[in-house]
Amino acid sequence: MLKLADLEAGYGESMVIRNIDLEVKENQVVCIMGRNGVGKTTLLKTIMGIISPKKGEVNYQGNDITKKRPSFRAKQGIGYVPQGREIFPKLTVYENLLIGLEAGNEKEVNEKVYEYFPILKEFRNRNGGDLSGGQQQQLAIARALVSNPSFLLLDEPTEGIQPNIVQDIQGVIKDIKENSQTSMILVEQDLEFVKSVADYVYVVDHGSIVYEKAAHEIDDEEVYQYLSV
Ligand SMILES: Nc1ncnc2c1ncn2[C@@H]1O[C@H](COP(=O)(O)OP(=O)(O)OP(=O)(O)O)[C@@H](O)[C@H]1O
Repeated sequence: MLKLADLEAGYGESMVIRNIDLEVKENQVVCIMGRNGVGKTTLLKTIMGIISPKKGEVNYQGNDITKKRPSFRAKQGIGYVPQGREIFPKLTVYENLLIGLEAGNEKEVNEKVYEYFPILKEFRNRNGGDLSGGQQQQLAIARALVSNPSFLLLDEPTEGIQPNIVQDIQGVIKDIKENSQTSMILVEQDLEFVKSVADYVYVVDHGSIVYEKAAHEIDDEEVYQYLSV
């Protein structure tokens, strides 16, 4: 469904990711792990088209989309939940969700997002900036889900969030995996969480993939050696 071949990207002259070959099959959850600053966010931004690669190909559903704009990718069904949420603080919860609709192909907010995150219905007229960090993260996920994406990119959705909301988010990811056709790339640091949702895992170090395995074959010690500082 998504294939990256020999991808290389960075900022200005400095290349942050190199030699990235990665594949996500239909209905798979693929997790990307790695220490801070190794290039995980840069990789997701390159998949979304926010950063143009210096080399290599991004292929989505059999089409080369390497040179396509982020808006084109969103219309093709790729949803993005950026690190740090990037919700609009002066817009209401509902208006933030409408922006998600704008990016995709749907006309109305899918009721499913309120089932996943009931607090967003209750707070729909509040400004995004007045929500707690965890609620903002739920809003960022909901904003990507309103347009029924066929592919979801999630950049550390549980980072710095209280445990009960982490559980809610974990539940939503599992539900999407079990009950929809949506494929996902999830950047996540917690190996137990990763093993509970992932089909396949890649570990990135210094901008390249240093370890990859089916989730059920993972050797924790091997992964931890790349995560410890
Ligand atoms: N806009 C930018 N301009 C220049 N360098 C950047 C920019 N964004 C990130 N970098 C650098 O690129 C490298 C990789 O950053 P990136 O955010 O992709 O890592 P990461 O693995 O996602 O880390 P984290 O888990 O901390 O988010 C870092 O050295 C970072 O300083």
